[in-house]
Amino acid sequence: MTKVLYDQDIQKEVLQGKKIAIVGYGSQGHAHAQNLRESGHDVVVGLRPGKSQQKAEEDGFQVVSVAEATKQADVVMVLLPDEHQTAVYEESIKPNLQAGNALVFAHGFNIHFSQIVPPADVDVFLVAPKGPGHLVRRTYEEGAGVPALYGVYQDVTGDATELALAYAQGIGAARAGVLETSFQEETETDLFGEQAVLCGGLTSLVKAGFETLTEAGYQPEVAYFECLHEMKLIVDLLYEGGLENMRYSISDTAQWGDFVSGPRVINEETKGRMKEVLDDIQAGKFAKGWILENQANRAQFNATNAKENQHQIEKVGRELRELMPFVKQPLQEKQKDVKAHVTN
Ligand SMILES: NC(=O)C1=CN([C@@H]2O[C@H](COP(=O)(O)OP(=O)(O)OC[C@H]3O[C@@H](n4cnc5c(N)ncnc54)[C@H](OP(=O)(O)O)[C@@H]3O)[C@@H](O)[C@H]2O)C=CC1
Ligand SMILES: CC[C@](O)(C(C)=O)C(=O)O
Ligand SMILES: [Mg+2]
Ligand SMILES: [Mg+2]
Repeated sequence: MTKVLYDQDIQKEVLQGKKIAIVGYGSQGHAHAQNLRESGHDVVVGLRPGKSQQKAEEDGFQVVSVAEATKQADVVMVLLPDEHQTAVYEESIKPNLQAGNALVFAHGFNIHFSQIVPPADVDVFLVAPKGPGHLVRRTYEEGAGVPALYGVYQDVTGDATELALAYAQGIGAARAGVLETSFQEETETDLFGEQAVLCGGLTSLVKAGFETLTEAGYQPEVAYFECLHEMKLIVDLLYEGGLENMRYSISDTAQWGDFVSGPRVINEETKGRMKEVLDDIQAGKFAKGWILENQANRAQFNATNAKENQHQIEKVGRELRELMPFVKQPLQEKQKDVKAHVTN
């Protein structure tokens, strides 16, 4: 079995006395910056002027330009959207990196697909949390953590592996488990997971279920509770104890339906489609398409996003969640509250 490392296996001293620049203060950025600070590390945040800058300052960070943060830091973690990293790297990070610095990523996309070619005299590694940034923060505050992968692309100081592990520990990942990977493996598995299972697969499954019920004349509210709201409750059981734990809690009728009908929906044909998705990722076809989509000002991305937000499941869900105060406020609503607070 692959060796999974935990807090007691990791020396944090290698990061002591080093300054860490967190470039970007979005989903991952705010979580890394706050967790590392609370783990006793020295953090500076690198940003352009704007809404994230205000938020990071509100959270008590010293915020400087990306160029200045890179100059000040020993370890530079790039937490910008993948599609903006190359331009910011070329303009502000590369000219300010010093020999022996560490250039770090939370996803291998730009190194693996050669969009960023780092200088030969810096360490390059990744620490990739296997979870959304807001949960990296929330679980850390709860005394837990989100697991992470680490991988070294270039080790000029001889310390790259120890630095990666100490960084992973600083964000709370070693409470859950840290394991070694390569940039290739992290990039390809992460893209596959989000496209075929966690995001693309899940939203398509939920919508197909909702549409099947509503098109058959059932109430949209019933379909929403059945196909989306209850998903979280079922997934919590999977998270806590795997398939067996979920099946322990559901009725025998549901478990029999799981066995006989699940494979009618997700079957060898679906796996064949998953294999096609993986092939496109491995061949660089997905990456090329995403880079071109950004060069074309995201016409398809924006149109699809607007259409998705108008789906009936979203409208019904918004109304139903208003009536369930115990359901957590959506993250983008919280962000609006922060912005209102900053402007007032
Ligand atoms: N989201 C996630 O949970 C996960 C992400 N990752 C990886 O982490 C990295 C960061 O992703 P994520 O956290 O989603 O990114 P976000 O989209 O949340 O990052 C947005 C941040 O980047 C800043 N930013 C955007 N463009 C620029 C620019 N040109 N110059 C300076 N700052 C800029 C924004 O500032 P402003 O407010 O000024 O626009 C904001 O602070 C990616 O490599 C991603 O693949 C890995 C695991 C999970
Ligand atoms: C599942 C999506 C993800 O890979 C993540 C949160 O891990 C991402 O890129 O946001
Ligand atoms: Mg991921
Ligand atoms: Mg990802």
